Amino acid sequence: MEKEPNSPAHTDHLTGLGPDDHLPPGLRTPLRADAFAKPDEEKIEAITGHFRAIMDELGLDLTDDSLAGTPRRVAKMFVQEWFKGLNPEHRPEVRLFENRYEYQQLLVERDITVFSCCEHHFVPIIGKAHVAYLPGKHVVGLSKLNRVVQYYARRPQVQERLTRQVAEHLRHSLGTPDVAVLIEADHLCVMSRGVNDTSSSTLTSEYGGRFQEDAQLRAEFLRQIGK
Ligand SMILES: Nc1nc2c(ncn2[C@@H]2O[C@H](COP(=O)(O)OP(=O)(O)OP(=O)(O)O)[C@@H](O)[C@H]2O)c(=O)[nH]1
Ligand SMILES: [Zn+2]
Repeated sequence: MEKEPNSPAHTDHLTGLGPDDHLPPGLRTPLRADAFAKPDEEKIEAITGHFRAIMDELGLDLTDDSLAGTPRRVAKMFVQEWFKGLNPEHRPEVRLFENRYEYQQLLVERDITVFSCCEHHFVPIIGKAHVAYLPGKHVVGLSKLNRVVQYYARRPQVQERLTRQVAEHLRHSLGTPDVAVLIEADHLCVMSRGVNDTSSSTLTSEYGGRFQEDAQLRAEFLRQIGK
């Protein structure tokens, strides 16, 4: 029997929480309310069919042994890799440790790899994120900073939203407003089409708490990331 998308059989898959429920509404990635009604495998099946239709429309021979598997490859890539950050199951838990050593200075995690996707053209955005915070009673497990960047990057994005989502998530998880995020990235939509400019890049930043108030602290962060 065919199941309705919202029937109880699917409730295990529904977390009841959207991927961005912890963010202010304006910062959430625009998603339909029923975005998680369908399990990933069903999404992959459906996208495979849609992508096959696109290739077919381009006149490609889908019986060719090199092309035959492409629709499913692309569908898996979208659901399991490029857009995995749309699924709240992949939201990282940010682990904190007591700051027994009373480390009070700037902590910078720099050159975090960013692979994202332009939501206007669906082509890659490739760059680096630099994240900093001032520890209080707690310090964060370093890799969680990379994971938070990856979670928000792995979606259709604009760079401004990505920057603010990461900053807001860290403010929330670390329990401090003293957070800085700077992202530098190349947009393939600017490089490979349209204006075809391969030398420009885009920098976005967000400064909270003491990073906002203290120009010297901001300058120290920028110096440490080589800006
Ligand atoms: N603000 C912002 N714009 C972006 C980002 N990524 C891509 N864009 C821009 O989104 C815009 C979409 O503009 P449109 O005029 O609707 O699209 P288009 O005709 O393909 O534009 P061109 O790229 O100028 O050819 C383009 O100017 C892109 O450069 C981003 O992260 N932030
Ligand atoms: Zn684009």
